[in-house]
Amino acid sequence: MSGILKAMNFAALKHSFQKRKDAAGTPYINHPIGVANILFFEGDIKDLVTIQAAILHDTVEDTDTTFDEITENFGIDVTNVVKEVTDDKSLPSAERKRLQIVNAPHKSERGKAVKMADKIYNLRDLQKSVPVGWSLERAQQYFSWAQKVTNGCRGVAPKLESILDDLYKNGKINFEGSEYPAIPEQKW
Ligand SMILES: Nc1nc2c(ncn2[C@@H]2O[C@H](COP(=O)(O)OP(=O)(O)O)[C@@H](OP(=O)(O)OP(=O)(O)O)[C@H]2O)c(=O)[nH]1
Ligand SMILES: [Mn+2]
Repeated sequence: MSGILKAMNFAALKHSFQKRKDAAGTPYINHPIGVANILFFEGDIKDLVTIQAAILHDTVEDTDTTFDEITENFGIDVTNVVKEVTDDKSLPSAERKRLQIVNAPHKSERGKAVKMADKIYNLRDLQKSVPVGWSLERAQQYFSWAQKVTNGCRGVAPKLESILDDLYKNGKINFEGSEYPAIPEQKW
């Protein structure tokens, strides 16, 4: 329990001044805590290293946190999982997205589980409201891309897989007051 509280406190301090991209400006820390919650309660994944890595998963990518700092505080196992789910922000966005698809199948079990829970959280967010400035098409493209990434994460967390499969099949995006399929049906 102390390891989880320590990770939550660390992530809360690091994400202090960040907000989500929704119109309400939800505190960013809701996301990493929610990802850990999905793993534990919906994925039945109770491994401490995985839960800590989930709580910390966006600290290096989105704040001034370094991998050394994560190692000093949480050890090398947690650091290795955080590394696996950290995009290189010096690369252009399209390249980062391509690499997520290519690299997903080569991640560890822990890395795959965190990736799946991260996508579940973001896809559910997209269903509720599209981030400020996003078109419907951009939101639908995020769903299609997420499907390609999580298809490479199969085999480690069956409960998370079925949640994702349901989101891809039945997900709906609420856009300007109307509902649209998250992944438009192919007509050919
Ligand atoms: N759906 C949604 N996403 C939001 C919101 N606020 C912040 N985000 C973050 O935005 C990222 C998705 O937006 P993109 O435009 O595709 O990503 P980018 O900023 O990294 O290029 C996710 O990052 P990530 O967690 O690092 O995941 P990913 O980019 O690896 O999927 C997600 O957590 C919000 O209100 N709704
Ligand atoms: Mn995330």
